[in-house]
Amino acid sequence: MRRRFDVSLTVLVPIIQGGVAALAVLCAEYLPRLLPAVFPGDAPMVVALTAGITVACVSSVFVYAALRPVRRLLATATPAMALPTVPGRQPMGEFDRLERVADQMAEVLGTLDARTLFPHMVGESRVMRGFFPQIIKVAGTDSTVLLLGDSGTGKELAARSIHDKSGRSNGPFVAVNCAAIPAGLLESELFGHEKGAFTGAVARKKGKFEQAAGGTLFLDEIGDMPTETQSKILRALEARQFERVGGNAALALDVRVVAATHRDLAAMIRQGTFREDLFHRLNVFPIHLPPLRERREDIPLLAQRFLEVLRPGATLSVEALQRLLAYDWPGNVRELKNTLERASVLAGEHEVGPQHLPGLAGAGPAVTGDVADTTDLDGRLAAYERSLIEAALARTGGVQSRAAALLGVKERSLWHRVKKLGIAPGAFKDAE
Ligand SMILES: Nc1ncnc2c1ncn2[C@@H]1O[C@H](COP(=O)(O)OP(=O)(O)OP(=O)(O)O)[C@@H](O)[C@H]1O
Repeated sequence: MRRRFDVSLTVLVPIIQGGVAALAVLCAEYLPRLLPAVFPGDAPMVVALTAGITVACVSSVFVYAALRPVRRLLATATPAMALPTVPGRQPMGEFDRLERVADQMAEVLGTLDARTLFPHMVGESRVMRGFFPQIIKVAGTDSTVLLLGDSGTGKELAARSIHDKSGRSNGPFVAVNCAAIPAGLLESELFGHEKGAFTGAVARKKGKFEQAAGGTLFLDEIGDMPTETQSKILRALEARQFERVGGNAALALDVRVVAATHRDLAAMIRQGTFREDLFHRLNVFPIHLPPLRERREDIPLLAQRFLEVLRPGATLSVEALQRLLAYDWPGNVRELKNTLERASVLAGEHEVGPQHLPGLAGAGPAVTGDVADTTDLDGRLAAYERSLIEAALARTGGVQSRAAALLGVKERSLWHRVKKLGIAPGAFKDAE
């Protein structure tokens, strides 16, 4: 079994310094004997001793000074970052703590980065923290992206974010909802048509592929595209050229395609309603956007953002937030946005309360997150407790003393409950 020893930085560093000095002495002692031709007499001993001891002293002072900010960081970060302690194990050593703090700082910086890079996309849940780096990575390339996820999860917003961060951001972003255009018109919408190509084609018209030249073409609801159009899209993507309907001239295809669907394309391929070759052509870089019920931690942030846009300074009551957290959001972020718009109108100048969320009246208390399937009383009570605490923390931007006051409990009691339930108050920092 591997044993671990926790050594303080202030102990370890002087030991290393001492080692360096001792090595200098040894070298000074033995080098003239080992290499008398190179180091005759005692002169090198004095030189090496002096050099070794000087280096050790100077670097001791330097390391001590350099470590001061590290130790200060550890001292402040340890309670603020709620570093976990495992019962029965000895407390973490400084190296462990430093490693944890560095990890958490990287996480926080990643979140800040996402906030700066994607100001319109809200999300700090674990799932969203995994999602932003994917967008950053793929945005810089010209690869085709396939966005998968239920309706209202933010696929179009993600497509726009990819475009904004791409080398094509100065070009146009053109979105086509393939489900909203009648099958007979879709081809001419996408590829354009020549004058007289069909009855009603009174003039030449540019299609979306041409309109998006130099930019990004967002093909939304790609699963709703008729199979004949699928073949034409595939051909255009493979050949990197296309023709207008009724035309012969080949036009160069200069778009980056981002496609999206809420449908199960694999099942559609099995049923023969979606072309497998097109699927592989689009599925170069798939990104999944999970439903809102799987990232409930984002609800307070999203709610606050939407309210802020609707009525700056508007606030949500703890009970209202708790109801938002308990609801399952089949319509995802879009439904949340619409719900808050209605609530904000109903609330007028007042705080948004549960009475302004009539559609959510049936949302049971806090059967949320990983305890959603719990049927026993303790599990249900824990879930209820969690959602109330999360709602209060979201209200106070993660400040536990104020959340405790809101909940009518002592700060210490809240602190214990937060620990017991594994809630991270830091995640609510910007929710206020
Ligand atoms: N992470 C987010 N942050 C802020 N707003 C969001 C977020 N995700 C979605 N929205 C908002 O929710 C609404 C629906 O998003 P969007 O249209 O991108 O979803 P979608 O998945 O493309 O939906 P559909 O499949 O029905 O087209 C939009 O108003 C969008 O601005």
